[in-house]
Amino acid sequence: MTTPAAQTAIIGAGVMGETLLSGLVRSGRRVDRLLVGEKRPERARELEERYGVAVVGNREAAERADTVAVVVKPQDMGELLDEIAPALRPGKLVVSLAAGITTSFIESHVPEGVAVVRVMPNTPALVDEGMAGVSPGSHCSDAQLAEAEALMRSVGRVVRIPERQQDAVTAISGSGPAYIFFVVESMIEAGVHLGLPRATATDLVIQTLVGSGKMLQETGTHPTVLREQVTSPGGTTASALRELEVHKVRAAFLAAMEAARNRSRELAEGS
Ligand SMILES: NC(=O)C1=CN([C@@H]2O[C@H](COP(=O)(O)OP(=O)(O)OC[C@H]3O[C@@H](n4cnc5c(N)ncnc54)[C@H](OP(=O)(O)O)[C@@H]3O)[C@@H](O)[C@H]2O)C=CC1
Ligand SMILES: O=C(O)[C@@H]1CCC=N1
Repeated sequence: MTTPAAQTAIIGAGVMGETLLSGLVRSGRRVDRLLVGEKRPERARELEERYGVAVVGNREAAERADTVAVVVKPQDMGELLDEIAPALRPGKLVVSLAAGITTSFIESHVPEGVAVVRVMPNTPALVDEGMAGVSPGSHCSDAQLAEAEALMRSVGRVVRIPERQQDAVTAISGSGPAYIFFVVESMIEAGVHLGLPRATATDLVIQTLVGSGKMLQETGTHPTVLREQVTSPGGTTASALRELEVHKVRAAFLAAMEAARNRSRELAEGS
């Protein structure tokens, strides 16, 4: 009996590549329909053992798959595309998860007729709560765009966005989990300063985050209203919020996300 041809390849199985791979396996994709391209042999062995997936050379992965997800660092993308281009025949689909890299850059490195979709995912995909912004390249069919969306939907939500918004999406939801974890770290440290045991502070902060997230999602109430509901007149929250304003936390978030957006643009230039 012959093994059915693999349909989806993931090239670059670092943090984000493995996150996608694990989600596809969890969502029930057959492992004999998945291939991984990863250059470090010890990493390849680890992935083979963990998922039972075949790890092959990049060129072979691109040759055998209909959909090729490229999940290397933006700086490695040009070299990778040049390596796999000879295996990419018209009709195949390349899905890039790299920050900054434009569909026109990818199209200029692959044969004509290869479809390209640019995606900005995020790491909550690891628990099927990802958020991915998806933009088609210049000659991507509806079916190919739907295939890229299905790939990302296996690990969370998907929104279709014009490609000009990709750098902003990268700054908000791509990098976003890091800002949230930074806030969580800061609140835990504050709890410890206030005399709480670290484990208690950690429990309090995480459940507060989860509860607040659920309120936002389930009530659909605007965050300003939810914040006002917590802020009793002359109370503790008002005192805390005044300090956040004095320390320009709102302005810091704006500056931080502008910096992330600008860095995404720079990555497109190859720096
Ligand atoms: N981490 C995140 O939260 C997010 C990441 N992304 C994007 O995902 C991409 C990967 O990021 P991330 O997973 O964090 O980075 P990692 O460094 O963890 O992963 C990149 C992986 O690609 C491998 N690699 C590099 N060159 C090749 C090659 N030629 N062939 C096969 N494998 C190769 C690397 O191996 P080695 O280490 O040996 O070089 C590494 O395992 C980036 O483009 C990033 O912008 C997008 C959204 C969120
Ligand atoms: O930090 C980065 O460049 C990647 C892209 C978005 C999240 N991580």
